[in-house]
Amino acid sequence: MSVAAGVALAELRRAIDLVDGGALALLAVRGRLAAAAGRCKRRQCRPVHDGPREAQVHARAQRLAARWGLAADTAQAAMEVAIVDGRRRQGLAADLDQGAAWAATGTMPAMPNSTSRSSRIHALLGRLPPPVRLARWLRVMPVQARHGAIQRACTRVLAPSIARGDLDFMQGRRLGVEVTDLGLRWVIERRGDALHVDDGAAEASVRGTATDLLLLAARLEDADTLFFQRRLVLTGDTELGLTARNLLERLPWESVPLGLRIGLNRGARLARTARDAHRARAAA
Ligand SMILES: C=C(O[C@@H]1C=C(C(=O)O)C=C[C@H]1O)C(=O)O
Repeated sequence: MSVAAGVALAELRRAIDLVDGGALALLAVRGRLAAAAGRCKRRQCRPVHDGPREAQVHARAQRLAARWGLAADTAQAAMEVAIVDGRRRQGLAADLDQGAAWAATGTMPAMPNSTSRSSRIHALLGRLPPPVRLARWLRVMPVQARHGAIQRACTRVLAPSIARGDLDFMQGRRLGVEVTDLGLRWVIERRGDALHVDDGAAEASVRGTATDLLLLAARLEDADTLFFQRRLVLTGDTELGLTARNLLERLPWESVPLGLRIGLNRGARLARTARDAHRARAAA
């Protein structure tokens, strides 16, 4: 084997190790979330096993597998492993004996009060790796794939604005986004009626943490607050940056695809809760 091929193989294996580590860490978090879901269902006196929900989990996995070029049976098997772990974390045997252990004891497990439940979820999210620890996994994703995903999302969200002429000021202009805690940056340029994403030089850039950029995108915090508190910083051509910011604020939220709105909203809330939990743990 040539030396170069040997080096490339070693680097690929290191990347695979990173992905494996991330997958196992996420499975561990998923198991804890499933356990918390089980406590919620007991509190509501609902059956712990939820067949329709499991079917929904599998159906979503198949849609994602098709989008990402993952074999359907691989996605099926992976989710079955995750769901079996999810059941086990809720006191269900893998063969779904519906929590016979409770019937044997005649007592339901202690019900957490709402404070202890939210504090459990808070503590759980505090165990999530901070975004800066996710950075190296995100950098494993090929740059072209990352830029392609951003380009498709931006084009889909901003297509109505382009059609209305609201983005004419962006013709041939280059606006950068820098996610400081993930070490990610990209530049969006309007070329004709299309948006192009690359990592070249930008005329103006918006810089902030992943959480604050998500909160802005999800409309959970307003731009004035984020910029006033310098949680988001505009660099370079201020006029271009402010024009782009004002456009985003005027963007009719209902024009954003529902799935993306839900994803942004949930992602931003999860990121904010995890950040608060990390801060609480650091202060303790
Ligand atoms: C996690 C839950 O409990 C169980 C485990 C599931 C899973 O691991 O995805 C889905 C449904 C339930 O059978 C839930 O109800 O959401």
